[in-house]
Parts: sequence; structure tokens; C-alpha cells
Amino acid sequence: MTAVPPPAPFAEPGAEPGRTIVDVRNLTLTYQAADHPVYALSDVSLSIAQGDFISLIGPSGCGKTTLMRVIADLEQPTGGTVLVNGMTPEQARLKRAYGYVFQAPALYPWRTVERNVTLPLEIMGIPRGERQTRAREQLERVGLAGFERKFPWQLSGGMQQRVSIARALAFNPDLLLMDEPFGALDEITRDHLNLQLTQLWRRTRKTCVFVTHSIAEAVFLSTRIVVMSPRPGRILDVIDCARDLPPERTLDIRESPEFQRIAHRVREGLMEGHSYDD
Ligand SMILES: Nc1ncnc2c1ncn2[C@@H]1O[C@H](COP(=O)(O)OP(=O)(O)OP(=O)(O)O)[C@@H](O)[C@H]1O
Repeated sequence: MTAVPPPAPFAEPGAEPGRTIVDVRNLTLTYQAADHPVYALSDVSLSIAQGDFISLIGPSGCGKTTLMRVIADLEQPTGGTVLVNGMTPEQARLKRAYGYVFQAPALYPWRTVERNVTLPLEIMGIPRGERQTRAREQLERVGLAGFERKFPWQLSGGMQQRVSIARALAFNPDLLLMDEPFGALDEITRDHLNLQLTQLWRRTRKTCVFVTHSIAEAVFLSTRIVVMSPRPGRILDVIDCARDLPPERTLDIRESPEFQRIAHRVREGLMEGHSYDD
């Protein structure tokens, strides 16, 4: 894979560390399934600041995707409020305040890599030359310079997921929502992408919300980890990783006692909240 350029220690212009980007208060969501209600989220409150990297971790079905989808205005809450950049999720969606990366890359096989990245810009009516410039910048950011004219099926799964990250970044959103983007990849590729993602985050200081089932991935990437209970999803613990781990992270920090201690606390939280009756 192509190496990512070395990270520069600055945030993007306009970034204001500390400003609240996502404000979730007393969020409840019940799905009305055909024969019974599904209580997906119960009384979730969370404040996410500019430049935070938040991981949501919890057992399968605890509502992690649901929480992301409410922030993205893809689901309507039953109760509580959500503000994104001070706006309702609908206003934020219309203003393209966030980019969303799905579990599967969701690329169009008949479009080149570059034309997959430019798609949201086409929809926004941005002129062709500017679309190309922005797509190339983002592809370079994710280490895919030179792959513009390839088709998705010519790339590995990890490279395809990097294309979808470039696409989500193309319109320069304040917020990046990533729903288990590396879950289907082998461990070595996943390590590599974790490293690239932490470098990308450090360069841009985009606010990130990241869903994962991997404790190591959550500790490695995050400034804070949100541990959720089994359904209905509630927040059991919020763990500050930025206090004990440096912002600049290399894979070997996973061996450090600080890393192990945080991982242990996440594991304890998951075990305490887990019901073995299911
Ligand atoms: N549209 C829907 N209608 C009914 N139930 C739903 C709907 N979408 C999700 N659910 C249920 O709501 C609960 C939470 O789902 P969600 O996908 O948010 O969990 P998750 O924590 O992201 O799970 P996973 O880790 O397996 O991806 C699950 O029990 C799921 O089956």
C-alpha cells in the first residue's frame, strides 16, 4: 500500500477545539417492529467536542448504529434531543455537516475511484475542475494517490474502505461518522488502516464518531470511549484515553501499561453490562 504522508501537527483552519459538535440529551428510540416494540436506546446523553475521536463500543444489537443514524438524521428519536453543530440533525444533513462511512464500502463499481469520490460533489453542483482537485486531495490524504482511474473491483477491501473515507471527507464536513468501517478486514490490514486513520485525524482534527467491536481498536484510536449496555442501549462508562495516551500513536503503544489499563476498563464495563441470559 502507498504510504500516507507524515502528519503535520496542526488542525484545519476554522477548527475550534472544545466547541460542542454533537449534543445528545436523554435520547430514547423505540422501533415499532411488526409484532412488538424494540427498545433500541434508553436515556442516552453525550456531548462530543470539536476534535474528539469518540468510539462507541457495546454488544451486538445495543443500538450503536441507531445512535449514529439518529445523529445523521436517518432515524427519528422517540424522545430526547440531538443537536449537530447547534442544528437539528435534519438541518445538519441538509448543510452536509457530516460524512458517513458505512460498514461496507458502498462504492459504485462502474465509476472510477475518482468519480466515486466526486459523486457527492456532483450532487452539490460543484464544477468539474474543483471536484477533481478535491477528490485528488482526499485520495492523497488516505494514501491512494495514483489510483484515481482504477475501478473499485481492482482494489483490495482496505483500499475500497479508504476510498469511502475519502468520499466522506470530500465536501469537508466538520464531523465524520464511521460505522465499523474496518470490521470485515483482516487484522494486519486493520492495523494499517488504524494507523492511517489516527494520522489523518491528527492532521485534520475532524470530529469523529466511530463504531467498533474491537477493544484494541477503540483504545488505539480514541480520545474517549463510550461503553454501551445491551439493548436498550444505555451509556455505562465514558473513558478518557487522551489523558493517559499521547495524541501521536504508533502501534507499539498497545503494549504499554496505560493502554492495557484502559483496555481492561473497557472489558470490565462490557462484562458488567452483559446479560448472559440471551
Ligand atoms: N428498522 C428497525 N426496526 C426494528 N428493529 C430494528 C430496526 N433497526 C434496528 N433494529 C433493532 O434495534 C436494535 C439496535 O440495532 P443497532 O443496529 O443499532 O445495534 P448495533 O449495536 O449497531 O448492532 P451491531 O453491533 O450488531 O451492528 C437491534 O436489536 C436491532 O435488531
